Amino acid sequence: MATIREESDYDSSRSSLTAPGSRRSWISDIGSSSSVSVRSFGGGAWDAPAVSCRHKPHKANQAEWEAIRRIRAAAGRIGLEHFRLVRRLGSGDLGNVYLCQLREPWSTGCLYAMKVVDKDALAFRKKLRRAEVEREILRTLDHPFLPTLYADFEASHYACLVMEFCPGGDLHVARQRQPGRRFSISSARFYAAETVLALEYLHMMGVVYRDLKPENVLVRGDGHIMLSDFDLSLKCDVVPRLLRHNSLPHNGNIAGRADTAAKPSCVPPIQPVLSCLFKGVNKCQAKEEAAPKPGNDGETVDSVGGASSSSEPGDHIHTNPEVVVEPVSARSKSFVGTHEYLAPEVISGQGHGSAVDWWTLGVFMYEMIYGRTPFKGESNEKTLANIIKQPLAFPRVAAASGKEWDEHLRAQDLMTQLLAKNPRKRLGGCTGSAEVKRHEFFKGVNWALVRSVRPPEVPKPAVVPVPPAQKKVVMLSRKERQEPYNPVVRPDERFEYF
Ligand SMILES: Nc1ncnc2c1ncn2[C@@H]1O[C@H](COP(=O)(O)OP(=O)(O)OP(=O)(O)O)[C@@H](O)[C@H]1O
Repeated sequence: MATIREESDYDSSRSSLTAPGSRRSWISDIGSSSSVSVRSFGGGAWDAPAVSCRHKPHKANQAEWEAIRRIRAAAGRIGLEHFRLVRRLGSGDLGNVYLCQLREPWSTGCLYAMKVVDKDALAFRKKLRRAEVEREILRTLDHPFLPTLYADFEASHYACLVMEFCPGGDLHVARQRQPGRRFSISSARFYAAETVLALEYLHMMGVVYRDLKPENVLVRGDGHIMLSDFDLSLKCDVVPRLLRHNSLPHNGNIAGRADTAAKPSCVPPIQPVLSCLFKGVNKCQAKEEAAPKPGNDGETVDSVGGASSSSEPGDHIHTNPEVVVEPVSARSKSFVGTHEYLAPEVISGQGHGSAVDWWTLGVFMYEMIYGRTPFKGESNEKTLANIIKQPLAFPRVAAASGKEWDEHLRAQDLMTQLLAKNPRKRLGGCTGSAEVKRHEFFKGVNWALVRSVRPPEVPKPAVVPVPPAQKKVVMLSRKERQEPYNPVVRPDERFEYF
């Protein structure tokens, strides 16, 4: 399948190649400039020290982590020579991903996924910055549903990222195995809930993921998910804000959310987040239009420990302020994503922020439950036109029981709110994950304990035979590592071990 690859917030050239029906991610800048506040990563050099990836509190007890730590302690560093590549797991636009093991016999049970990117080739294609951004994002992550970066290093002109291996494949493939190629509502709820938590964390870290789709949701050994592929993600500043709650619903459209907003099951009941959803919604929009600055949305939103609320006296009843850490004000004009998953504001080029991830969550849920995406057309152009104009519709479903029918209605209500074409009216678009988590579809989900819930499927443990091909592994000599990249090489001289 051909790929579309164009410019991002980080790339420095433009090119275009379209592929009708492609499900591949792509990136292009259709605006003259991006107004997003892209954080500097210290120059972006590949040899910048990996400080944060050495400290992973929630994975600290893992055998994989301990094995890496032991080798680092003994050798002073970790590099390609410490690994044995077992087989290729997949390929992407940036490079290949290999299943690998450490060479030390005591560590054979530890499996890793190593993403290998050819820096010279990427530099030639002007995509090196994307790979750097992915590495920088991976270095900062520490969450059960996001990749653990165990190590990153260079070997000759290759840059290697050593991550957690997911033996369960991706959710696109997993869906093909389901009856009717659709997940049951309960399975869809499980995967959606874990995805919500991963997106919530990413947003809190100032990362807009921008590429949610079943192909990028991998299934870990324990059956829980791991979002992968961050090369299209946007890194931006996020300013924590204190959201004061307005208690009174006012309009029919938004008030529908009050009916479906469930109280969280794992914390004491709190008021729903209302300031942007009810009476304040129009003011919130007006303020955003006037001054879309991070942390300066005005009205009922304050910076934590910062300026006071500017709401008018008597306008709102403020109770139970809530901290919102969501980069809602980030604005990028890059044309980035996968056709069927693109949000309307990405297509129109008006600038997009974290609300795109809540849109893609809606498309993702739709595909899991109905086996297809909601706006797919005969061509990519038609798909884009449908996303902008076509009203959302749901296929008929044959529910086995009244309870299942109710579940479908709740799922449809959530998808309808996530797939609001106006990002300001979209669930999550204003205050982020809190309002998504509160939806009735997730009623009963104990958010704090999702990682302890039994997953719908648990993959069989990966069996790793010692491949005879290992004897033929070509390791680069020190001299070869120093040599400049020569793209005209014989196949057996490339990193390709297979
Ligand atoms: N941790 C992992 N465990 C198992 N398989 C993985 C892992 N990471 C990646 N893969 C496999 O490798 C493939 C390519 O990985 P990835 O999508 O990260 O590369 P990419 O070059 O960024 O791709 P893209 O073109 O989608 O941007 C994936 O489709 C997946 O099948």
